[in-house]
Amino acid sequence: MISLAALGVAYADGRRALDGVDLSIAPGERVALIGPSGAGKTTLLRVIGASLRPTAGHVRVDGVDPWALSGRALQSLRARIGKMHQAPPIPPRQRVVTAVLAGRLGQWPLWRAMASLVYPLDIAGARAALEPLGLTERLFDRCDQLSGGQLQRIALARLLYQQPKLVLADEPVSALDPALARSVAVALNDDARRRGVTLIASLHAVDLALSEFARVIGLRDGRVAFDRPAAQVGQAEVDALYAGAPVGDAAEAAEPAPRTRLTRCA
Ligand SMILES: Nc1ncnc2c1ncn2[C@@H]1O[C@H](COP(=O)(O)OP(=O)(O)OP(=O)(O)O)[C@@H](O)[C@H]1O
Repeated sequence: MISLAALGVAYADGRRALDGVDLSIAPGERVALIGPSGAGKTTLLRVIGASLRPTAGHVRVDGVDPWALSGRALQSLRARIGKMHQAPPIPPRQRVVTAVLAGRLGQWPLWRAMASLVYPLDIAGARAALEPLGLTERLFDRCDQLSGGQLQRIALARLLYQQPKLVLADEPVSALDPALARSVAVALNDDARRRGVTLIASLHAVDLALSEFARVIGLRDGRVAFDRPAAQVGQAEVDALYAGAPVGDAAEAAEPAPRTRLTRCA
């Protein structure tokens, strides 16, 4: 269970990125975060991922306050969280196989992690993770020989290999063409559904948020503008969220959005 109460984040320069956020996300939920640029989506994912300490309110991840844990326990919590970023932090000279196997470095004893960096110990496992993404033939290529979209899929393969209890994906499809974007969103959801784990993803592709995820949270100016099942999110509400207009009961009562009208919002 993830719970946030009166949560706020102000960065060192005083910029308030989150303000008064109350949220509860049950195990196994698949949640999309949408909202305009600067709304606070990345900041929220960093707080839930126990990599950014809130400056106000409370956060609990897997039932515990990460910031009350010992260093070792915090490390162990982080190792159970799988993260996927817009620009995956993969060393350019690393081989694809090593990048995928890095998904389990935090779960392996030190000797095994070090050995795997020198010589990949589970080539079959890496191949299996790449297979559904159509990238097995790139297994021994260097990561700097891949396109941005291929790197994003390597990051997904690493996540699938890690098998984390909580998946946090920050704009996981930003570098992909529409067909690949959908296939990655589907793969993330299928994996989470099959393993019964929680998935939270920020997306500018609103159509994917509505079609692939069960619950959609609209963020704006660091606050929750709406939070409801995807099937109940209306076109007017989405338009209002991005236009800076009030998002309220009127939008809530609107007809469900025709999915074909919703396209990628920058
Ligand atoms: N390290 C930082 N220092 C200062 N301000 C920051 C920092 N990171 C983010 N912010 C600010 O916090 C606010 C929320 O940023 P955040 O990256 O969480 O938004 P976002 O919804 O993920 O945006 P995008 O869709 O553009 O990625 C913005 O006003 C941003 O400028």
